[in-house]
Amino acid sequence: MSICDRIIVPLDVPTQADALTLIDALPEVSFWKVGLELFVSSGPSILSELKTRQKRIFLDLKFHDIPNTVAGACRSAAQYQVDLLTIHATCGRRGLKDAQTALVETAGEQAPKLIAITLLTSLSSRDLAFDLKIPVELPEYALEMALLAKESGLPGAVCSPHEAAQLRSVCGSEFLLVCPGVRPAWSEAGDQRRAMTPGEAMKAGADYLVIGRPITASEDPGAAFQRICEEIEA
Ligand SMILES: O=c1ccn([C@@H]2O[C@H](COP(=O)(O)O)[C@@H](O)[C@H]2O)c(=O)[nH]1
Repeated sequence: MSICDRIIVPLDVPTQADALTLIDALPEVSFWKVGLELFVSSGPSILSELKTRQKRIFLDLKFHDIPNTVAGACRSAAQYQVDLLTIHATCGRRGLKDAQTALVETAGEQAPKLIAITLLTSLSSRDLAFDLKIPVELPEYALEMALLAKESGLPGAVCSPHEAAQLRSVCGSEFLLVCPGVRPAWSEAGDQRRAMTPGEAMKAGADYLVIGRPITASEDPGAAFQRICEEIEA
């Protein structure tokens, strides 16, 4: 797999037409993320479009509900044959276990990899302590959420690049780490609070990087994508 194949680009656009324009403008992107904005507006038909183009799909719906409900959502999502699917680790042990079991019972070996959000990359240590009232240091909290996911049978987690090295060393080489919150030095951080450059994130142990606006909001998305691939390779 080339470096470029380890970059997942989010389709954070309001309509399916916008998404198709982006997909067709970036033929070199092999892995796309469909998140809440597009899925809520357009439903699952974008997934068929991506399949037709033989793209890998990260369905980032970030399930967060009681065990019975997340298990049902996973059974429904299993039909789409996507590669990655997200759930919040804060669903708790029973929710995570029931979701993972529901996926595997429905889709067997074809089941998407269910990965747990440890702590959104838009949150800072201050947000964790003062707004969420969680009295634990942020790196420790992210690690505990990843371990909860692993103990619950999930194959991986979503974390910021800041926590990737620690999660990699504790959770092991087989545990999938997907990192959003990635910003080339020449791009704006926007709402991301725990960002690192693509090269730093890969070095820290990420398997995949999710990089959106630095590519999709660029005047030349293809050139931005190439520049990022070259920077990681260098
Ligand atoms: O903790 C998380 C979990 C998911 N995301 C998603 O990744 C992309 C990042 O896009 P950028 O434009 O590169 O900021 C976006 O779709 C988020 O929903 C995240 O950022 N952090």
